[in-house]
Amino acid sequence: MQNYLTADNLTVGYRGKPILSDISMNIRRGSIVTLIGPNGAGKSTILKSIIRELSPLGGSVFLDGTALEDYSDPDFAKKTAVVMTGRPDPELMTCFDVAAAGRYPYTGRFGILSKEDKKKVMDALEMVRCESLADVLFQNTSDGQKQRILLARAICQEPELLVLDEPTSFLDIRHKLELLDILKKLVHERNVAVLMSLHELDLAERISDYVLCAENGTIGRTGTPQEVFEGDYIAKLYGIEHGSYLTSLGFPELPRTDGAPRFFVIGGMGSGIPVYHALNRAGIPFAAGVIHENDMEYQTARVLAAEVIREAAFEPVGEQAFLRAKKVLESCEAVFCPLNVFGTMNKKNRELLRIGTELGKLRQIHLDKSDSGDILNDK
Ligand SMILES: Nc1ncnc2c1ncn2[C@@H]1O[C@H](COP(=O)(O)OP(=O)(O)OP(=O)(O)O)[C@@H](O)[C@H]1O
Repeated sequence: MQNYLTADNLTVGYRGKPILSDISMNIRRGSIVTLIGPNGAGKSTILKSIIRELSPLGGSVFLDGTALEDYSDPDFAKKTAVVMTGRPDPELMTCFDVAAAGRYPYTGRFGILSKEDKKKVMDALEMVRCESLADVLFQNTSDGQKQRILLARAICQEPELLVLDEPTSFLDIRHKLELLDILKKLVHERNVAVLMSLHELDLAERISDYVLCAENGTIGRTGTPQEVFEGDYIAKLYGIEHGSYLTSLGFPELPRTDGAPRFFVIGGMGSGIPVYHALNRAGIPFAAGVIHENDMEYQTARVLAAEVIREAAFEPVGEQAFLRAKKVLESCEAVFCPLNVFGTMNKKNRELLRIGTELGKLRQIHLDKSDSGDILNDK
């Protein structure tokens, strides 16, 4: 398949001053390419240069085989639609009118909509689930609704390339997923090429065919989500020093509470995750074990617990791990055991539970911390 958009050795910036240089990218039709990177890294500047809002300071960009600068405005508008972060504030325009503006490359000088144009506008409004807002003034809609109307305007343009700057930022979780689903449909059903910036890394990882990272004045790592999100690159890209980003799980964690462990958590199979979060919220250092390295909660325990006693994947909990866990458990004030399934692999954890009980340290935990601030339930 041929590249639809090609940027080669591109330099972008403002008033002759480069922000990013040496940018190369290829986007095929029917694919989604996502730009990620920290605030101020230059994602919007790249997008503005691709949509001709900014003139590149160097290099070249070709769209469907023609240099960007060789397009007339109407021809460019038939190829490319944009949803940028700035909100237009058209007075007295209904949502229908705003979406219908997407038909302007096709409607001639007077902008008169044919019956077919009107149907396309209503179809686009329906696609973004805003048909009921057709007659509502655009200025009287919420930020999330405005975002969806602007997407409808872009859809009306019937673009081959759709450029979006942080399209999910004003949307609630349901509408974030719906928007990404619409992009997927445009890609699969209309063979659109999508180039966008996203702050939600978990979503970027799920929706993108290819990811580009804006980093230190250029494009850093590029590749499939699997390639880009591997290892601790993302934490470095964003300079995460307070907290962690669990790449494999696609979510961030707050910084751990430092100090010698006061509580011991016998978890496993994900049962410990809410307990780790509750203890960390309450500022209580804790130890966790014995957790298998392939357990779904191992990564969370690793970044939140003061100590994790671990066992290799698929191996029964061994003597060494057990003895270490026992020692740490005995030094703790209290023991929690959210786990209630014990099998061959973790039968030593049942032994830890027995020891904790005999020592009189076993406690229930209030996950919804009570008003008194007491996370323990001694009753
Ligand atoms: N109009 C402008 N004139 C001069 N510099 C600008 C202009 N707009 C942005 N910049 C600068 O360009 C750099 C990149 O900004 P840009 O908006 O492209 O970053 P971004 O990666 O999109 O950031 P964010 O994630 O915060 O939206 C920043 O240092 C910013 O201050």
